[in-house]
Amino acid sequence: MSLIIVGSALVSFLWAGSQVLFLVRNYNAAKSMGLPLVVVPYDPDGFIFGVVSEPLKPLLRRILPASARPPIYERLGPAFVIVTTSLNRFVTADPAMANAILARRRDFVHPDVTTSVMGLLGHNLVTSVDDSWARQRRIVAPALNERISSGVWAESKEQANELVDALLSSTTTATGDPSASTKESITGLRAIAINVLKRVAYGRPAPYVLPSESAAKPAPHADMTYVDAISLCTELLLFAAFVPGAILRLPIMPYSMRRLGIALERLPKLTNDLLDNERRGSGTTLTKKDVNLGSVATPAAPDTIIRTLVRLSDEAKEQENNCDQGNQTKEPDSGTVGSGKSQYLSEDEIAGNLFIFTAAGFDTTANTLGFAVTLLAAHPQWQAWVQAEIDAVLYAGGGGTGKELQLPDYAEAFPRLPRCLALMFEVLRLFPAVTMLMRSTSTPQTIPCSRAYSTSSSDNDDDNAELSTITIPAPCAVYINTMALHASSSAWDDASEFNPARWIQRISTGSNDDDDGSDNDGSRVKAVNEEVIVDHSAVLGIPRGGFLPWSSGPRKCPGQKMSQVEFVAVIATLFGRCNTEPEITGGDALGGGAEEDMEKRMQAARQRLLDLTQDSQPLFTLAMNNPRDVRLRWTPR
Ligand code: HEM
Repeated sequence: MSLIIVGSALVSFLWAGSQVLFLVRNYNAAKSMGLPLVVVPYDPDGFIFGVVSEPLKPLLRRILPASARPPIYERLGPAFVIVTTSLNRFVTADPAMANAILARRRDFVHPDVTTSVMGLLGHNLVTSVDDSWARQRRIVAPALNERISSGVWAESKEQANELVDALLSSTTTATGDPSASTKESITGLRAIAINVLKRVAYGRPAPYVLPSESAAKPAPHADMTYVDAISLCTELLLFAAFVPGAILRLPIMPYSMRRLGIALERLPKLTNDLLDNERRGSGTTLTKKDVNLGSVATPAAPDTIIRTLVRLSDEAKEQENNCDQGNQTKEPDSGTVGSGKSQYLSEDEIAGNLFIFTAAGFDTTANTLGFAVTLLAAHPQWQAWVQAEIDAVLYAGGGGTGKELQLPDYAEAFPRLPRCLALMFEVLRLFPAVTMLMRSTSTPQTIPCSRAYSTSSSDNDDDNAELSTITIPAPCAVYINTMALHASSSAWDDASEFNPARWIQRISTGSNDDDDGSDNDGSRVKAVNEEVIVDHSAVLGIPRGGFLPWSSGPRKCPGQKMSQVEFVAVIATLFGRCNTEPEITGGDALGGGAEEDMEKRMQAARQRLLDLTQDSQPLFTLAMNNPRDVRLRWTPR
């Protein structure tokens, strides 16, 4: 017995000693960077901290005085190092550093954690590096190009119209008021985002159903489609990535976990069936040129992302086989050959990339729509501002009401709705879906800084903007904090203010009329009333690397345009047909008297919505903690 106690004490002592040594080693390495340091004597990515910190979070939030947790960037400046017992974390909200890090994809690679989570169903764009990444990107990015915009627009419009119908018909007021008082607005938007992907990515149209907590659930073992399974994995991604399927399927597990376990078990077969179906169903061959042309529609044009992906990959494989017949160095179906020059995707990579469209495209777009609708309900002046533009587009073709007033097609409508796009930019500025762009280094890297840095806070003076460099010792985890970049008061005027109009510029008639209006970052989107989205670097003076909702550099989001088209179509449909405002609940009464001033209660309800947007945290992407508390009243216009 005493031997066990002595043994355990010795192991604990050795472990604690090793942690101290790691901490000292990391501290010395971090000190050489000359940046402010924060020392945490544990491993924030470790199992023990993960288990202990989660349940303690609400308690710490309550007991710590507000003064003990001021925004760290105010105290330390835009770049600092967190010294830990495992890897040092270099955290930056410096535009020049961010720009340099994102430009160098070979020096700064995605960390292992991203790879394990996103590689759940096979290698893909997000999990790969170097030549493998370049090969996949060449095939995957064209599958998301301008060619799909019309389909995204049409499907988003249809889904949003159905959401409006559902919201307006779910009247709950006893007076028969034709308004819907609902807590399902945010979940309703999530349903749109997944349904658009079902149609555009996988070619599986889905009728709109307003999600409801009380809806009957299928048995855990009931049939599921590929898209059902993939949506479930995306919703519960961390469980899917880290909890073994056999444990998820145990009868004692909660319903959602069991269903997830079944989904994981069935996905390989569901994926094979989907791909077989795709190959059997398509008799025409799409060339790379067709796809790259994007806007050129041909009768053989694919209208889904999966079709493009499979065709481009199969085509590359066929070409290679023709050129390289009999080459025995090829590993069957691996997508790589001995020389490493293959251009096609392996079956595993096709499966992985199909998953990544949902994993990368669903939560990001859904949460951005959720924040936007909540903010418009809290800011009626901005709702009216957006509606003025939508009305100009809707009524351009004549009269009508409700659903009869259809938005024109993508090509006609999208360029005329810059305010809707400005709304998206402003929402993503304040609530970036990806709050931390994570990278890691395995060799020391030198990068430029926007300003001179010093550990002494008195030297942190922006006016003294001499350019210098820092060297990041390796190995190191690198975090670019987009939220802090977007909230920097030295870069943005009234940084904390929600002001979509900051993105709009009036142009004089005749200028830029020859522009094609289809710039991929939306910066040329032009309205009939001669308003355009500003170039944030040139006009707002935001330095390169200062606005990164879709990242930048070679690994920037290939779904950027798709998400913009979807966002604008949904917002224009919802707010073309409806007004929304917060539901006034008992909790919004100020003083509670019967003669309570309605406007004051409405103000309190709006503030409650704003508080809900602030009460958010990055789960998979940034999301409100209590989306069902966003209770909105929708009324037809
Ligand atoms: C509002 C919507 C969206 C936002 C804010 C967003 C944001 C981002 C960001 C910040 C990255 C880079 C992450 C990094 O560098 O670590 C990224 C990558 C990616 N996104 Fe998006 N995204 C959105 C929508 C979409 C959509 C709709 C799709 C596709 C259907 C998509 C597919 C991808 C893919 C495949 C990557 C990986 C690119 C690579 O590593 O080469 N995204 N996205």
